[in-house]
Amino acid sequence: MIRIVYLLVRPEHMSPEKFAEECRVHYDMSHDVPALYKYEVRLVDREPKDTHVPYLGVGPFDAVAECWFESEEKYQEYLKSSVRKQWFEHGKSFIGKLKPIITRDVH
Ligand SMILES: C[C@]1(CC(=O)O)C=CC(=O)O1
Repeated sequence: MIRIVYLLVRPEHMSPEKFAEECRVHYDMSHDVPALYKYEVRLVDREPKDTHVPYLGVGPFDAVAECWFESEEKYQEYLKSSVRKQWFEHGKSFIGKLKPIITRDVH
């Protein structure tokens, strides 16, 4: 499984409430995106700094999202999809900054 994690920052001009509303819209739209096995988006509730190892001072972030793809072929199908391109256009309307992190399984 290919999983891409995203750190999202809302646009400076957008309220947290509006950002949350757009995240819900984005999640609903994700169900129509071909070859996207699963999509999740979660709002950041808080970012504690009292870590037991040295703290990584990045952010703040407003949401964390993740996409799952069953294979590289499915990921390529997703990238080619016009529905996915429309979905990304909605993303442009409510995501101020984005950091994608492509992950792989430990095992
Ligand atoms: C997968 C994607 C696509 C986009 O930028 O709208 C990236 C982050 C997110 O929440 O959705």
